Amino acid sequence: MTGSARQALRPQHPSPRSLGGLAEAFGFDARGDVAGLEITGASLASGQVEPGDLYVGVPGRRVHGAAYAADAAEHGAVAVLTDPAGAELAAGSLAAAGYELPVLVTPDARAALGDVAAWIHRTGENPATLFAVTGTNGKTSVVYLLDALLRRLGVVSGLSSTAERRIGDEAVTSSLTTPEASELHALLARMREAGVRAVGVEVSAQALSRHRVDGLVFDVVGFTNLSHDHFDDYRDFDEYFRAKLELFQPERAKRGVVTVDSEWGRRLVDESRIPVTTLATEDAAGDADWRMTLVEESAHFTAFRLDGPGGRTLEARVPLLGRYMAANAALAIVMLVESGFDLGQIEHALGEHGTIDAYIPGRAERISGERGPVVYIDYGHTPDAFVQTLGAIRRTTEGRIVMLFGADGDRDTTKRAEMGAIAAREADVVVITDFHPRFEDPAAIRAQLIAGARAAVPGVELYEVADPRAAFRRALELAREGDAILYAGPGHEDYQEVAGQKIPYSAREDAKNALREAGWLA
Ligand SMILES: CC(=O)N[C@H]1[C@@H](OP(=O)(O)OP(=O)(O)OC[C@H]2O[C@@H](n3ccc(=O)[nH]c3=O)[C@H](O)[C@@H]2O)O[C@H](CO)[C@@H](O)[C@@H]1O[C@H](C)C(=O)N[C@@H](C)C(=O)N[C@H](CCC(=O)O)C(=O)O
Ligand SMILES: Nc1ncnc2c1ncn2[C@@H]1O[C@H](COP(=O)(O)OP(=O)(O)OP(=O)(O)O)[C@@H](O)[C@H]1O
Repeated sequence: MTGSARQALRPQHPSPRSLGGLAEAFGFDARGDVAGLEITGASLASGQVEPGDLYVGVPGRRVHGAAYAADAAEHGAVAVLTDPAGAELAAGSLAAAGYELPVLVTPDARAALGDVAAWIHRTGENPATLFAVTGTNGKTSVVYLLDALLRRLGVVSGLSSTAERRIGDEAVTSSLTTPEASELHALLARMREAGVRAVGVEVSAQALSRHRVDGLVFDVVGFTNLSHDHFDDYRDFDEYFRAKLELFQPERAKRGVVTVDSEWGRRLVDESRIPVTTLATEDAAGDADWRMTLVEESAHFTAFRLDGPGGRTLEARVPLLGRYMAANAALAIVMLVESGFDLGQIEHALGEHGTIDAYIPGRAERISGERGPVVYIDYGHTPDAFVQTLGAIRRTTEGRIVMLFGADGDRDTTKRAEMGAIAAREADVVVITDFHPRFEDPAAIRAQLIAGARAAVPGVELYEVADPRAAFRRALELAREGDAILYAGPGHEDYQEVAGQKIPYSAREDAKNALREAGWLA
């Protein structure tokens, strides 16, 4: 069941906890009467408060959340947790609306939230094996590959990714890559109810910088890669790297697996303070404990070999495009080995052909049929993702590559020229469209992408079509049988964000419709 209506998965049978007990356990200054009150959850967003919640009011970029205390009370909040400035705002908001909720005060409510949520949901009791994955690209893919492998191994697993939070067949759509700590601990409590014994969590740099994974110590953490992204949140590569490095410390994880293809991976190994196992997936990567070697790359699958310490070896394949997916799968396998699975056990679970049967929504997802150009819908929105996907498509396509993409508004603007340049160099035809303009002028975003493309390849065959629906149809007109279309950006998403509005738009569905209109798909 895909439940886009619900926003979070919470325990169905929470055991209430005493508010006074919370204040005492954490040394919070309690203003108002806490006696006899009980809480069953926590929320950072007043609109998502459920009856019995502790509403946590934190300062944001726009406003201080405590100003919404009355709205939280309206939704059923039992009490408010906030900082001293927030306490004043909360008191004012509650009094104006006639509510008498107790307010708990602590110097930094966001920093307290992880441990508070762990205490409310008792996530430290009988925990599942916890895996976390970080890196610029590949996090979602590794989490899905871990899930597929665990299922094969007969382990009930759950996952938290950019695309969805999932327990077995139950899923809700995600809004953040890594949920806020209140949501993450509730999700883990729900997973425990469902008998989940292993969980893969995608951890963004922002999550580490904003306390979203506090209150957890992961059993095994994995690192994919680091490349240009998020320079709106982080000043430079060094600051971005330092945010990710935090995951590889004893406060957050017991052991790690690091892909050492780049200098960032090597640096992570040097600066991490937990036991680390290394994985190389590129020939030039140098020494590593484990090595992934590509065996075969086709439009339908990628086969690889994994060699580890003591002569251990495994041959496997993923029904997915690109050597980078083999690298993601290799990381997932080594993470499982580090958690205690034997490589032979994994090999046995995968069966004769060694297929890791993973479906990863919107990651180079092939939506075309038997006839016409091959169409991939991809979530790539970084220069390195473009390099990887275009490289894989080039190696598996006989004809031309038409690349269609736009760029995020109100996010890292410094990567746009490079994205344009890579598309111009690596594809044969480029179509520039709108992605999520948010509050930026969409024409100005397109102009930056076009300038980057033309600066790299002055004679590039390039078309500008603002509306993504029309742009896909233009790309389709430009492609023939044997060609490939890469539509990068939207991936699994089902909306386009324009000026604060989320307009329904599924690239996957619209592209399928366009293929039908063109007679390429039944
Ligand atoms: C830009 C940014 O980081 N925004 C985050 C932030 O919002 P904000 O600071 O703008 O919040 P605000 O609007 O000022 O409100 C302050 C507080 O009041 C609360 N509030 C506000 C209004 C109201 O009516 N009721 C209410 O309770 C808000 O929930 C918030 O807690 O606090 C919110 C609640 O905690 C987050 O959901 C929100 O993440 C937004 C959606 C976001 O896009 N974040 C990005 C940067 C992000 O985290 N990305 C990473 C990486 C993705 C990747 O790998 O590519 C991720 O993990 O998703
Ligand atoms: N190992 C990899 N190296 C480089 N690029 C990759 C790798 N894996 C995936 N990609 C590219 O990055 C895109 C996003 O993949 P994925 O969603 O797995 O990454 P992510 O780190 O979870 O990103 P996000 O947090 O933005 O979802 C893919 O669609 C593909 O274009």
